[in-house]
Amino acid sequence: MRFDPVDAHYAKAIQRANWEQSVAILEEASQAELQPGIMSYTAAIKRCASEHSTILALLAEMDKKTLELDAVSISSSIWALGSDWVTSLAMLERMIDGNMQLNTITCNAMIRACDQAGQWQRALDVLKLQRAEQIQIDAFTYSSTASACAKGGQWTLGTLLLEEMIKAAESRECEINTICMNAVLSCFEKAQQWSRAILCFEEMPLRRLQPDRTSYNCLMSACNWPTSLQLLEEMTQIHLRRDVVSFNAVMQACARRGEWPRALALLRNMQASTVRASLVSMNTAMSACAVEGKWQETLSLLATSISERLAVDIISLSLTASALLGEGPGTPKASMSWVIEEMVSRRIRLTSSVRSSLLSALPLRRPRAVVFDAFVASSVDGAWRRAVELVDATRKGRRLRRGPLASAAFLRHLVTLASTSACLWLRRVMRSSARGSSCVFRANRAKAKPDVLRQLRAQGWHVVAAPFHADAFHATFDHSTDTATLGVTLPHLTGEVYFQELSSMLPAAVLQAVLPADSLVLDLCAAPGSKSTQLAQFLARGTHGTLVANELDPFRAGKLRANLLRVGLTNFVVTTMDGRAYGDLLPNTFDGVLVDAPCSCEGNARKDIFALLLAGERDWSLEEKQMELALSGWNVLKSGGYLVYSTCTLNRWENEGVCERLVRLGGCERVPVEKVLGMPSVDASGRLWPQELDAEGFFVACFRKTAPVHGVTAPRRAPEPFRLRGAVLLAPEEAQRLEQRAVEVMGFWPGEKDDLCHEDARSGRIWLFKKGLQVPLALVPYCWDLGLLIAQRSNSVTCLQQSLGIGFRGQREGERERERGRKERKTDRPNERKKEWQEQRKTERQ
Ligand SMILES: C[S@@+](CC[C@H](N)C(=O)[O-])C[C@H]1O[C@@H](n2cnc3c(N)ncnc32)[C@H](O)[C@@H]1O
Repeated sequence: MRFDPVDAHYAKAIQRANWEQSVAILEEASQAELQPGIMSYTAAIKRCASEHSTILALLAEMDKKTLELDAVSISSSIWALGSDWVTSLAMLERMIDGNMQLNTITCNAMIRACDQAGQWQRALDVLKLQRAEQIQIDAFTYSSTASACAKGGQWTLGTLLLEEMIKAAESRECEINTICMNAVLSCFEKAQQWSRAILCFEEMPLRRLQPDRTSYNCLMSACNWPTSLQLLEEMTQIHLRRDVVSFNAVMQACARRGEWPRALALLRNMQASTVRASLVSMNTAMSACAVEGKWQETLSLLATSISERLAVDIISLSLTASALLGEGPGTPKASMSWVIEEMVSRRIRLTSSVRSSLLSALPLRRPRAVVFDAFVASSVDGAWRRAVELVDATRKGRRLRRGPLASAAFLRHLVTLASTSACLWLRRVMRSSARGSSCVFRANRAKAKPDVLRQLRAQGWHVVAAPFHADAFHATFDHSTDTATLGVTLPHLTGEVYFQELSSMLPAAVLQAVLPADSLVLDLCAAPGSKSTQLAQFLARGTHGTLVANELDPFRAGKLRANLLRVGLTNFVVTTMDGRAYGDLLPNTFDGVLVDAPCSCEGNARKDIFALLLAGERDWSLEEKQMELALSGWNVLKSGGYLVYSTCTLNRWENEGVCERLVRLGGCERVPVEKVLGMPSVDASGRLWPQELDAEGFFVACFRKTAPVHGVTAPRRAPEPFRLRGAVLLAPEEAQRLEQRAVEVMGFWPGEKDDLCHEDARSGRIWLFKKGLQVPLALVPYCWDLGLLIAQRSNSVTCLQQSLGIGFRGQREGERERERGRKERKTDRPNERKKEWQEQRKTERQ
């Protein structure tokens, strides 16, 4: 690189400035004729170490100015980016792609980023890369990798690292120190592997390393209470100052064994040794007492914590509450009310388990969970009057609906998103959010007959066509219909209609507009399955269209599968795994991916009047999860494929924030959703405001992948047909018998000509595998099930899976309708039913 004296001059000035000044210097310099170069930007990035968004802006500016990044600037950026491992990894890849020499500093920075972000696998990957490229591994490399493994609970890897460290020290390849031994110790400590922790501790003097306070603290926390107590004594003997962590470690060991008197004695001992007890110390002592039902002691510890001005949290308060509840009918009500008041005044949001146990102790007559939430949540913005109003109204059985309770922080954030006059616009958003949610359903073309709308009207439904989706209808009901029980109405149970919020139909509609029906599509976060059913229905129009619907939570995955079957679909598989793992498992595989990410649900104000109450606060961990899911979705996408990212939240961070980071990956082209759908109600950023379609707020963005992810190859597709391990193909005669019985009993056979039935020899279950499905092989171990469970054989009696009958009920009539339509077309007669359907839709629109 050529030395530029002007650039060096700016860089020197920046090195002496704080981060804000350094950005100002750069801005000023950019106005001047002599532009700042790579040195100035690198210096500024170093100064902005904790200012993540500023660093990203500086990197973007460097790209815009086509400044060529060198190894120094990349290393500095990775160090400064802290826990943002995604951007750091992209930078490291850039270094590799640009054939720059990797060095220990860059690799260490990358491992540190992975450690801070809890990405232990990635940290190990970098270590492997270092070994492969023969880059010097030092004590920092080992300590950061071990620390990442400790956070991930990977103590076995800790053992391997320890062995490698010792070997490296013996061969003088690397000089290890107490810090890296402590990092390995913490791997064992976190997993409570006391024997290994002791071995590691004893290894230190052999390596001429002096165990320090951290070593003792880790070991005490891994061991049982008598050993921990001994070690605490030993620390005084060797004149090692004991701190609050040392005492907490021993107290926790006592609490684990129910040794509450010892825990309390340690707390007193701690105060005598002029070590100030922390909230963790108090909570540990409280937990020791609460578990043993010592409510007076727990209560007094809580009172002490409050008088000592410790910021008591949900742990302290719920421990006290549970100790009080353990008292049974004689629970001191006054103390309980005091604990609840403390919770409310400290703006503590309860987890559902704590809430349900506390509810029973509330002095309200049969309070409902939502009332208690309202009570606690309303206090957050000091809206006490509103909270009391809500509680009173619900107790008197009155319905109270006067708009959502929005936090000031959320309203402030909303104003920043306004494109027109903020005040009027804000009123429109809030007014529209105050309306109750409307009832919308999709008519299932595969099942619903053309006169379905007439039938629904006869049942008291008032049905009108909804915008943008051909099969979507708004429904209102006469007074006798209880809308809360729509989920058990016949049209819903038979899958003729599917209730779904109108805005939630957007993501699948976008994919439908850009993909052919024969595609392989992944719905990464799929349960309960409204978008999955919509997508699978679209894919069923093709011959090979397949949906892989994934859900992390197995319970929700069960619901997802049930919903897909209820609608009568067979072109799907359900997997249960962390969506973030897909990216590594199946790179460059899918034609389309939907990432309907878990979010803060700010768009749900119509359903949940408390949705906006705690909104407006940034949730970094949620954003990180969304980014990781989006990234995983991006990796599994084929070049030329489309990814749709959606949330039902409104803030900038979880929407634009994630999309901007995705675009920065390169090879990514944003597709304008509003143009694809021809819907001006979706704004250019992809947001649908509640007032636009009279629906819940929503965000949807679409991206096209223009280049594959580097360094990975597409895995093989599954050969047909599938085989379960240990499963045998059913003899054709037997399969035919099963088919006949299914037609007799359920009135329908979900299979087609070349589909195959397999029997799992161990469980006796018989599965039907659709022949045309394009399920990638690597997915097989993660599938909830691969085919349709048709029957179960036990003691040579074969029982049909009757619930399938519900899923396919009506399908037979639908098939017949379609068959009749086909014949009519063949004989060149006008297809009256289709015409009837079209005319009916025309009337609805009018
Ligand atoms: C917004 S909901 C999806 C709604 C669904 N797409 C629909 O339309 O019915 C988000 C879902 O993601 C699931 N989830 C959360 N973390 C996940 C992860 N790491 N991998 C896969 N799914 C996850 C949640 O359990 C939840 O069911």
